[in-house]
Amino acid sequence: MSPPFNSRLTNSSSSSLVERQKQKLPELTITCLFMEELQTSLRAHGLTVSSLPDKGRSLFATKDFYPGEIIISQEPFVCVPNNSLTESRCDGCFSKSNLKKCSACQVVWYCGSTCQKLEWKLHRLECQALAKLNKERRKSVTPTIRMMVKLYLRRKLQNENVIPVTAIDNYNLVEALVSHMSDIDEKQLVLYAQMANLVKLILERPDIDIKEIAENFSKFACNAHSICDSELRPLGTGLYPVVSIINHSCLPNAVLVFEGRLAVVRAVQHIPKNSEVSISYVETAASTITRQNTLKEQYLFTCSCTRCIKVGQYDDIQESAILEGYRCRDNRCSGFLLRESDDKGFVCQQCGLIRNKEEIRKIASDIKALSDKALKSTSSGNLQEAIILYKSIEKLQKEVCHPFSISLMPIREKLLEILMQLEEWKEALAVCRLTIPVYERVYPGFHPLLGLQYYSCGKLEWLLGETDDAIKSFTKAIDVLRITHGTNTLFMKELLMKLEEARSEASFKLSFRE
Ligand SMILES: C[S@@+](CC[C@H](N)C(=O)[O-])C[C@H]1O[C@@H](n2cnc3c(N)ncnc32)[C@H](O)[C@@H]1O
Repeated sequence: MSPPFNSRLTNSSSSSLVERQKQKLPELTITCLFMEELQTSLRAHGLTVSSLPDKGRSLFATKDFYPGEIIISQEPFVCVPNNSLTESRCDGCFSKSNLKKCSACQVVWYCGSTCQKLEWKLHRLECQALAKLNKERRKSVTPTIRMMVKLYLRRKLQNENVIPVTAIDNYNLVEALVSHMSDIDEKQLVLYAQMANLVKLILERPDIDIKEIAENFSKFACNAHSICDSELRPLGTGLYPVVSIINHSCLPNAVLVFEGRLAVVRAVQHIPKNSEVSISYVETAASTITRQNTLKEQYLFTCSCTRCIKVGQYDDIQESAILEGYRCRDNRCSGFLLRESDDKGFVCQQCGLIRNKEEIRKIASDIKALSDKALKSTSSGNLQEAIILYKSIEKLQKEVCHPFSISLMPIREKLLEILMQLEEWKEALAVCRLTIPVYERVYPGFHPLLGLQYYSCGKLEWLLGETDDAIKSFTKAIDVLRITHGTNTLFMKELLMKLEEARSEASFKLSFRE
């Protein structure tokens, strides 16, 4: 397995970069030198950056990568936890336990002195700046504003050689990120300008240009990654300027996961030498139109990957109708429905039965009304009532959605979450099992969400004493997650241990029966 970027590599390049910066070379020369240093460091890991006419910079493999192999890993240039009024996390490790607020700035939380010390060089400056704000202003310091403040403070610390500059950790890489400024609408530009003003005020740096800060906000929007835990729950946001060179594909050959704050990109397919490395920026289990709209809205480009170029072709229409469309009126038929030419209803492409538009509209409106009630019950803590409502919603959804529709999943996930909270394990397992065939179909190959769903299923089966089924589910989870998550993390070690324990339990049961 190829090693991630290591300190030996980064340290060796840092001295030459700093020396060159000190020589006060023209900016363009420095940028080229930084690019050269980056290419050298990437080459050592079987990678190179090339430019493609339709995508801009792209990461290419200069050797073969195999499923599960680490392609690249990187610490963030800056990152912040997604703290809100209702939830806080440690600035160092994003943990939620044993938190103490920084007594000086009253904004940032730490779980202990280790994380506080680790972050101190940067937080010392941030703390001084935040402490000067009045209470009202402090409330407007959102995680995104903080990330921008930290970006400028980290640049300052690197310029002053307080923090080392390396080939993969320097502000030049941030400067090279795409911003799509010319594609942003006026409303968004005004918002970025307002946010930039606040950053300037916090930093007390009249010399920094508002336009530059606004452009950096746009860079965050196109390049920053949501930092998730091993179970893909979002914890924070980070900017990883080398990982950000990787372009999107709706059929990606790599996956990005996080080990703490470290971004790790692993191959999920064989990536032959000279091919482009790609990850998915969006949920791949969606129709082409949905994926393309999301990519256009969030990342400002039109995807032309091998899945997207099929838009409008029969296969793509069929797939979209299954993923987001309706089911046949005949429950025994698995056909998909397309809109009738006179727009009065939907015709099953397998048996020809027609579903009336009004009937579907009525069910959709019932679902909406029930969803509103369920949301209220959940937020008021009436989980028993919420369960009844979500079950009714799921029943109605099954009447309209195709059995393999991804639209069925959010309600089932919600039901699963509440049933687990209520420790209704048997029912939770039944719901979890319902999701598996849909996930298996929409996430072929190695996809973390499929692995995680097998894992949930296995845990419930084991808890309910269904040991043989638990072994099967844990094994399936490991088959997928060892590729997407590797095997070295605590999360994976726990999963591997659970399989071992389940196997011992099964052989004990067998010997007992014998
Ligand atoms: C995170 S950056 C990826 C690196 C980028 N190509 C660069 O030059 O820095 C995201 C941007 O890359 C471009 N991009 C990524 N994937 C693409 C794709 N499949 N097709 C076209 N453009 C893409 C878009 O401009 C997008 O906003």
